[in-house]
Amino acid sequence: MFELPEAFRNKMIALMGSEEAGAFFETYNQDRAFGLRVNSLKLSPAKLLECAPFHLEPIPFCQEGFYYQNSDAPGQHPYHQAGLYYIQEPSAMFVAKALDPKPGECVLDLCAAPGGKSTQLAATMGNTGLLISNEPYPKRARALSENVERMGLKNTVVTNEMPERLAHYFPGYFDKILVDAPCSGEGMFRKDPEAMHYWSPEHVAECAALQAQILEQAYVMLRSEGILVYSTCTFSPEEDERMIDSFLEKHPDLELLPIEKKAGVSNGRPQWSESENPDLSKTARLWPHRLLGEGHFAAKIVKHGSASVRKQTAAPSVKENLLKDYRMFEQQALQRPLNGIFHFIGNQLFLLPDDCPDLGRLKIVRAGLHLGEQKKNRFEPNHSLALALPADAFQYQCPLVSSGEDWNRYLHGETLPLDNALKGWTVVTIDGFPLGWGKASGGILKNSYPKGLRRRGIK
Ligand SMILES: C[S@@+](CC[C@H](N)C(=O)[O-])C[C@H]1O[C@@H](n2cnc3c(N)ncnc32)[C@H](O)[C@@H]1O
Repeated sequence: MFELPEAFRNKMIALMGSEEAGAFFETYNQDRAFGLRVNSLKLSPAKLLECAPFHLEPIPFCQEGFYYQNSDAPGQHPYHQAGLYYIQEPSAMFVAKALDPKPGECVLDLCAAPGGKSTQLAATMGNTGLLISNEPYPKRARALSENVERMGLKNTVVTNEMPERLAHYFPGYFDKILVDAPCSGEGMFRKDPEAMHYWSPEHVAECAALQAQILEQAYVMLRSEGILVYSTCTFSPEEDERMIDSFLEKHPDLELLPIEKKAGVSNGRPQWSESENPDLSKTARLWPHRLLGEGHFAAKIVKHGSASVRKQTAAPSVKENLLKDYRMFEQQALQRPLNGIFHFIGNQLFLLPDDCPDLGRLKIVRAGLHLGEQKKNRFEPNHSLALALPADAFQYQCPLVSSGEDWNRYLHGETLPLDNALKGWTVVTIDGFPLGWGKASGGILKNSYPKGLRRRGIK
């Protein structure tokens, strides 16, 4: 049994009444549900159901989401390394659905690490338009960038900035913004019991103060008639209904929009706010005693007022003569040339998302698709390129199957035997999905799987 903080227990009884609070506390005696979300950029849910060797049950509020049994460990399967799915807490899948970005839109995910919602947003956008996925903490921004890579995103720029600096660059710029705010994490006590140790009423108040600041910056960056989704994984009204209540009060040009609710998703509770504004019932709450998932809150807001806008210039592409080595690599390794805005950061070459603005002096962790590194007189492809294209985009393939053993050797960094005729950059596939690079020469494939991602120990 979980030892919930006493003050938290009492607060929830006072808010919910003892009967509902009893049902809520009972969930802490039950195991939590585990979820994965299919990466629709690489395969359909039906295709994963057909080929995955584990038992999957649909999550009713997310078409791409499935419950899995923890003992099946899908995180250990090579499909995970190939970016066919993202392991994500089931309730967390609801939030990106509420924002519902469209292909070609310009979207900001302001608090994005480790990237569950960003990778879902990018997939919903069909890898088109522009997603700026931001995280202020450098280590977390790197983890975010790795997930963006694994899921094969091409439309995403990962930034490592405080919201204030982004707001300086992008006033009135975004069609849609997600603020998945840092919060007191009450909804994750079962998933992350550590969160209980730093919980206190004072911590809730600190989180609420930070959230209000972040929301102000999001407001500045939203274009007129743009849509903002604010979400937390906590139950405290101070961070949920009351936060939205005071945000709306401060900005009369904002209007709450209804969020479609089904399969146990509940309305927000206006009676827990200062004003008791009935519109707050349009917000959504996910409760562990009402559905199979942890606690979440989401509010969807449109901004009717005008926004001051800064003129953006499109990012320029580098001159073609600087791409000589890249184009030679491309001829050897890819079926078709890539086009778009090519951009160097140092000697690293990126293909920027369409309509990408000049990124100026922003701290960039990843600028769209990372193609590779310009070395002295040659070009070396990046792991991201292997994961962002379908297998038939490559000239040479080393096809591995998940029922065999070689994929495990590959992920451990070993060389593999190969057809003698192949020479040069070759993509390694698992059941037809790219897994990484190798370099073929003299009947062996030298392993180019990134050292930092290699598996260690028992094969
Ligand atoms: C709830 S988590 C985001 C989870 C993420 N959206 C996902 O789906 O994987 C909140 C994130 O906000 C970041 N954060 C903390 N302070 C912040 C601030 N002042 N501005 C923006 N983000 C902040 C945290 O480091 C954390 O990564």
